[in-house]
Amino acid sequence: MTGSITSQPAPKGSEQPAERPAAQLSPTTPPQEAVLPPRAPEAPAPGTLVGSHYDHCFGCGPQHPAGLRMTVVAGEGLDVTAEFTVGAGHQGGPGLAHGGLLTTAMDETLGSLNWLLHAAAVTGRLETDFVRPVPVDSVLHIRARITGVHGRKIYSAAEGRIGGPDGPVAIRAQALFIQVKLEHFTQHGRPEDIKKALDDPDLFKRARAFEVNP
Ligand SMILES: CCCCCCCCCC(=O)SCCNC(=O)CCNC(=O)[C@H](O)C(C)(C)COP(=O)(O)OP(=O)(O)OC[C@H]1O[C@@H](n2cnc3c(N)ncnc32)[C@H](O)[C@@H]1OP(=O)(O)O
Repeated sequence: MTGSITSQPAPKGSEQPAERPAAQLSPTTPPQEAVLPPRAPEAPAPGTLVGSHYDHCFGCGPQHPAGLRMTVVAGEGLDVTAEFTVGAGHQGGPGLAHGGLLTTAMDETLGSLNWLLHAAAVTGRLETDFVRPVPVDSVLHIRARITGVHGRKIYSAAEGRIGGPDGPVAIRAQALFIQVKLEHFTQHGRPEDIKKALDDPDLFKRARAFEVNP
């Protein structure tokens, strides 16, 4: 079979989540009944850093040796800004950023929006439009915002510009994040990493905050 997402149910007793048929997957545009909730009381103050959720995260972790080390700043509402400086190690074509890394930068920024709602969530769907090539040494200026919340689903959108925060758009993205419990990580993550993270009060900062204050 080619070109389709299968809908095989997980075998009985399996701990893997069952696959959904493609037709049952939600789009990244919020439905009419979606709402824009207020910022959570725990949300980082406008203008302050959202902060890394996990020190070893490829997108934002300060301890990752080759990660993007992105920093994200909270906006006034349900929005954030971020910057990603494209280095020589991020090339796809000669002198140009790899599209997958640009997508990672968008995913990381969109994911950080969830902290404005104090919601732990993972990417379910991420759509990207690559509008113009991004040369090495460019700074990608990203603005992202939550566009709606419906049940466990958090909808968001972002754009990345080059040549300055108001320069031309190089990439657009829309995403659907699904809220999850701490067990999402403890059940599915590699055991030694989970143990290390849970043993270190600082390593898995945000998830532990939820464990203590569900
Ligand atoms: C401590 C915080 C850490 C934050 C980390 C941020 C890191 C940066 C962001 C990431 O890269 S996260 C890593 C990449 N993402 C994943 O690994 C997620 C893998 N997928 C899963 O674990 C599950 O499929 C998922 C949790 C997303 C959903 O499984 P569930 O069993 O919880 O939900 P369910 O299947 O019942 O679906 C709930 C709703 O979401 C919708 N949905 C689920 N998966 C979808 C999908 N892939 N696309 C579109 N819609 C989706 C689904 O249609 C349904 O809609 P309805 O409520 O209207 O029926």
